Amino acid sequence: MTTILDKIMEKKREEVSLLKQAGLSYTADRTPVSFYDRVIASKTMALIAEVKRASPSKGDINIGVNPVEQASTYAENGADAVSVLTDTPFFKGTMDDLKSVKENISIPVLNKDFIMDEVQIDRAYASGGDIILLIAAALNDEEMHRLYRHSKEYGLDVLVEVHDEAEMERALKMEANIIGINNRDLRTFETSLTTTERLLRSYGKENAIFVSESGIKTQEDAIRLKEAGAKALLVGETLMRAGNVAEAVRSLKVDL
Ligand SMILES: O=C(O)c1ccccc1NCC(=O)[C@H](O)[C@H](O)COP(=O)(O)O
Repeated sequence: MTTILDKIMEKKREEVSLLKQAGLSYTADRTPVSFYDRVIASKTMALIAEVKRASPSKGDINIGVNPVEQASTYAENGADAVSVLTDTPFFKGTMDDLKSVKENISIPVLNKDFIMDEVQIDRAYASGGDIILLIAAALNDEEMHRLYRHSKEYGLDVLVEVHDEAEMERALKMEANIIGINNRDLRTFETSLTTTERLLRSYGKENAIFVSESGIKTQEDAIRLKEAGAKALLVGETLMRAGNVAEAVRSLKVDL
């Protein structure tokens, strides 16, 4: 069965091929801002607040959003990082969203995309990304290691995303220091916070920062995930639909 993740990666392959054909060279000389260091020093659960216009599971979410205003509100109200979805065909985001957000905030910026090739990491670094996402379900071990090493050469943080025990084992084996547990099954869209609870019951003592991702709506959810052992949350839709974004961000910042 072809899943949505397969479709996204297939489309991404075309994008990467065009990117390579264009032969652009991405140059920059910058020191990424560390999300890892910020979480280690934090007395509150860290929040990665996402700029997400649309998604395959929900369609249009907040198509008219001004990414800079949204990200600035996140930063001013205590977010620890901003995630910017830069995939266009499925999420309606752009690399320009990432660049303009980076120019206007000082907290780390996650380039949320479906990375399969070094050229995307070069582009992310040159565009101001501080954190890269590698999705275990979309990459084999050789690809994960290679892309992880390439990101580290730039000093980027890497969020390695897992959804089940086998993927968690792979992330731990490669000594990923930031591991995202996606509560959403990217094959079926089923979303349940019990995914974080189950995986952290088995792996919560391992040496990594665990980020619980997707389906987080309320302060009660945040407290529940903190009690499960997560040190950070990644929240998109709830913040993108909030009537009062500032208040929604503050409500998700809970003490550790
Ligand atoms: O959100 C989706 O529908 C989706 C589908 C397929 C691949 C990835 C997808 N989302 C990316 C994300 O990881 C989420 O944007 C992120 O975790 C925030 O989730 P939420 O708070 O539920 O918007």
